[in-house]
Amino acid sequence: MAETPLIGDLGASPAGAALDGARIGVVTFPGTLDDRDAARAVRLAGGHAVPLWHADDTLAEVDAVVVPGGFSYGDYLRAGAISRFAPLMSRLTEAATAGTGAALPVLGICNGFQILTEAHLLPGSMIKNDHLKFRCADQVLRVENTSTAWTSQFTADELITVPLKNQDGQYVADEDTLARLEGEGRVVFRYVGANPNGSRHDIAGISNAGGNVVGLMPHPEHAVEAGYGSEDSTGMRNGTDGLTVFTSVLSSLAGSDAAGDSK
Ligand SMILES: NC(=O)CC[C@H](N)C(=O)O
Repeated sequence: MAETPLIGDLGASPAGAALDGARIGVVTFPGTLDDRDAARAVRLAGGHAVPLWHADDTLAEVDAVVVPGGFSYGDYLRAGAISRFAPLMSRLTEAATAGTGAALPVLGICNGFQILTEAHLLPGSMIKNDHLKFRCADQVLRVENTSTAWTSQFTADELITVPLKNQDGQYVADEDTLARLEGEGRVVFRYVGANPNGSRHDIAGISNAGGNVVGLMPHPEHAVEAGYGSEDSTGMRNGTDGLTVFTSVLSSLAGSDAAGDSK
């Protein structure tokens, strides 16, 4: 499928030709905001961004999918509640729940995370921030699971800083679900410092049981270029912590190709 002007040709990917060729789908719904940044992050990491439209009935043979942030369908009813019924989400759910080894890597960022919980690809729900305000700030996270396709290039318990911007960011789940997530190591990202929204157990991101589906509220796709991102502890604007999410999936895909898996 040809790239649309919205995402467009963003130039050569600088992260290494070895990873070129992996096709990462980036989904756009009416009201999505962050598809362009997600596509740019894919390209900066060394992949090929493939635009996917919510009304499409095909995943266009992508190797992985990013469901980006924004206000799909205006957050009407509940954030993500309408988007989950999009035709593309049916194809995505089939591919994400295919048998072990064949399951499509899927990343939901912010509104994308909300959509994945509404679609029951991830457990729990997102509700209004406990302070009932829209919060936009740099956020420190701990990467607690480095065995997912989207976190394999982080070091264990690595601290990263990426932007957070939402109004419905409070992750809630029943006690059994929380215990299962903790017990199975499926809390992938955890807030460090003050909890920004009241999320249970300071949870910023989780995975499904297979580890191929990950959702997180903060925005790694907004922290992929030096000079633009968050200040580190020395006051430098490093801002590339989020890029590792995207190099991770490309590296995981390259590894599974090497192991002889077919998509
Ligand atoms: N940045 C976003 O994706 C916003 C997500 C969501 N619509 C919220 O405000 O909670």
